[in-house]
Amino acid sequence: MPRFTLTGSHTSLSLDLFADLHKVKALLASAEPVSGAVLQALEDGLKKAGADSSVKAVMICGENGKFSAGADIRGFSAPKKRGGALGPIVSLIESSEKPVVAAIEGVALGGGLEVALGCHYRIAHAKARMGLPEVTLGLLPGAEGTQRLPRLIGVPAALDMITTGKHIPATEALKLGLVDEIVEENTIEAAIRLANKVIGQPLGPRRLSLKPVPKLPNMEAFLRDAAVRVKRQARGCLAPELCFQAVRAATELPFAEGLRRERELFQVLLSSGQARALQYAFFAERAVHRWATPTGASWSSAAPQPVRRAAVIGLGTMGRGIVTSLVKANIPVVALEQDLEYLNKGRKAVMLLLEREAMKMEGGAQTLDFHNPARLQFTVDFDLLRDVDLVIEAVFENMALKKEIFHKLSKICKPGALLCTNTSALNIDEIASATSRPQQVIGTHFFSPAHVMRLLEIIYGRHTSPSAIATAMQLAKTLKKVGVVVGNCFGFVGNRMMFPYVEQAVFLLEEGSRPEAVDQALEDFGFKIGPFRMSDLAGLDVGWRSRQGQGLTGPSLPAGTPARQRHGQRYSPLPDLLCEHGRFGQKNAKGWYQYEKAGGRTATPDPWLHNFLSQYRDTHGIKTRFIDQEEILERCLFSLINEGFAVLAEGIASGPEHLDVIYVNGYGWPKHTGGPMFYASTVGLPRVLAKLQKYSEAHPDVPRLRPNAFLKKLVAVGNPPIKEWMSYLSQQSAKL
Ligand SMILES: CCCCCCCCCCCCC[C@H](O)CC(=O)SCCNC(=O)CCNC(=O)[C@H](O)C(C)(C)COP(=O)(O)OP(=O)(O)OC[C@H]1O[C@@H](n2cnc3c(N)ncnc32)[C@H](O)[C@@H]1OP(=O)(O)O
Repeated sequence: MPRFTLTGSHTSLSLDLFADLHKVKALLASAEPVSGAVLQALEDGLKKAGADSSVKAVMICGENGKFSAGADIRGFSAPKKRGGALGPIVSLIESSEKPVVAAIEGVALGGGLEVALGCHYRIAHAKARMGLPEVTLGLLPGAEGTQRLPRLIGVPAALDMITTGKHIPATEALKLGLVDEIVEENTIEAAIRLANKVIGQPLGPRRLSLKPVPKLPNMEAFLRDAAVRVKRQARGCLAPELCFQAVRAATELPFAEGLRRERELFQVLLSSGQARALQYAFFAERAVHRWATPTGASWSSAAPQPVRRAAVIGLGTMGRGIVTSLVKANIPVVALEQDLEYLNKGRKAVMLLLEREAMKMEGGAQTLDFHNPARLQFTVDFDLLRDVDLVIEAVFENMALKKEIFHKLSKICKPGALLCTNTSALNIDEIASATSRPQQVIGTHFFSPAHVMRLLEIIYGRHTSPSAIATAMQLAKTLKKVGVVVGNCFGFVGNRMMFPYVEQAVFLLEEGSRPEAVDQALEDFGFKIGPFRMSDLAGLDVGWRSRQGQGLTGPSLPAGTPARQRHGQRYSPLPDLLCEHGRFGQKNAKGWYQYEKAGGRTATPDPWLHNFLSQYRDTHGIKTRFIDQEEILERCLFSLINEGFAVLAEGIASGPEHLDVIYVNGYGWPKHTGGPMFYASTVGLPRVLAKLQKYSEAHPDVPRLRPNAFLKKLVAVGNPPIKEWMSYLSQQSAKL
């Protein structure tokens, strides 16, 4: 039996024809473009198998335990490299007069799964995963997948897979009828057995293109509701909606016409800016794994230390999420609080989180094993931290307290232990100075809720060792998070860029806007949540405490300080005034909005706030003006981007993709725009610069609107593509 092998676990479908190995290998080695050669090889192989009367059945499998991760994503942005179409090859597989069996190991994703759908039988290893993730790349399954999958597993399940792009485990695939069988042992041998068994059986019923889409009693109503749901969840991203349209076509049109519709919709997406942005985001997320620091330390030479046991100090909101995250990753944890009262409160909350997580996981509570004290221990005794490999301190943002804890840790923990601080802004070097081992101190900025959010900002200090950075990055991977290595400055990357954005949002209120108008503009842009709703969710008192600590408000503010100025720059006391009026956000039902009850989630515009804003403007002689959506977006987004250029110029991050990964994964920035810096590149840097210049002239007392020198330089050299930006930083200004 000839065997077609889809090799190249990630990058492309390729093929070895075992009967003619040398010839096909040579073709692959010289092939340009590779995908075209792969398709050709598949076609040749199938035709050869069809013509050879000694061949009774065909099996398609992968190499090195992986079926296929689909089309080469890089090929989509390089028109010259686009090979022939995969769809006709899938049709060719299906029309084979000899049974074709797919043996799925590892992953079958995108074009890989579409190939499997063309096969007459599919057998999968129990650990395999399958999916059509094209939607996450701004595309739709363009090799006939939108038409075959609904015919195989029905419209609701197909729609779910295609519009979300989720990967499903083999067990679920079996339940859905996506695969015929799953095996624990050798998948290829099992596929060969199955192929031998089905030789001679009629293939008509196995050809998905000939099957009708299973009917639903209420198909119209189902599709109407699904359309609304998909649109709502897409938040401005085109691909989910077009995926939906392609699946709807399968329910309305004969197979061949459905395919034409799929192709049309695929072309619309392929040429859209969103697909380019999402594919950039895919590679950016992988690029940040290859970290480097100004001193030349990098991912390629630094080795992580093993983390067999960890400790978390502080069981407030962040600490609870971090403990949950560690337990989910199977790392034994010691959870420490200052006294029994806080410990018991923290323990209850952690247990609740873990129970909820266990419910969501396959296998339930046993998989997490969090009732076992060897896996999760609660204590008030610092001595139990003696032999952990890593400690994450997650107490509240107070430098003196953090230093006290690190001083203690430095005395108690074993010499090799990594000492991490979960801080969103504080100076890592100052914290490290309280220890005798600053090389082992590192910032790990988790995002709330810490067991859910994917981002982990990893901040190295002046003395942090390469191995400490590698260990923190390895930890991020183990926790299934995206670690991004950044330098030490106030607010690091994420919050530092957030300050000007929030500042502009509040200035807009002073000048005449309302929280709901600002939030709406930014949510329409694609943010998950606007700045005021976010501020209410996080609690206004958090920022208030921080500003008090910085001497910007509160009793330490020198008498006679002008209300709307600090250090000669414009300052808005609005958030402070709200706190002084006891408005802390959702927690007490009043903030920038009003809520149905304390802890309520439904934000309603508040007439009290509108009135308060009018009085405030009268008091300070500010003439209210109408502010349109364009100005809201430009002032908030471009000031954030401007700070991003400052971050790059100072060498705080080693490239724009770092900033973009941080914003997409930690701050709800819409992924289909690529992230703030990629978005700036698509708007065009000359336009960003011109707008910043305009707003800066109108608001000379706002330094963060003044265009950054690096942005100006990039415009002066002709607006180069984003991948070339860093090459324009002079050696002296770039620390990286
Ligand atoms: C088949 C011939 C195609 C001809 C092209 C002609 C186009 C016109 C015809 C349209 C036909 C449409 C066909 C189809 O519908 C479209 C697709 O198939 S789109 C691709 C869909 N697949 C995916 O989205 C899978 C993406 N990959 C992953 O999810 C993960 O990488 C993984 C496979 C689950 C593995 O995860 P990990 O083990 O964690 O490893 P990494 O993620 O770090 O990846 C390692 C390395 O591989 C690179 N890579 C992975 N997948 C692809 C890919 N599909 N194309 C290119 N490169 C890929 C990844 O970037 C990493 O490399 P690095 O960036 O670190 O250098």
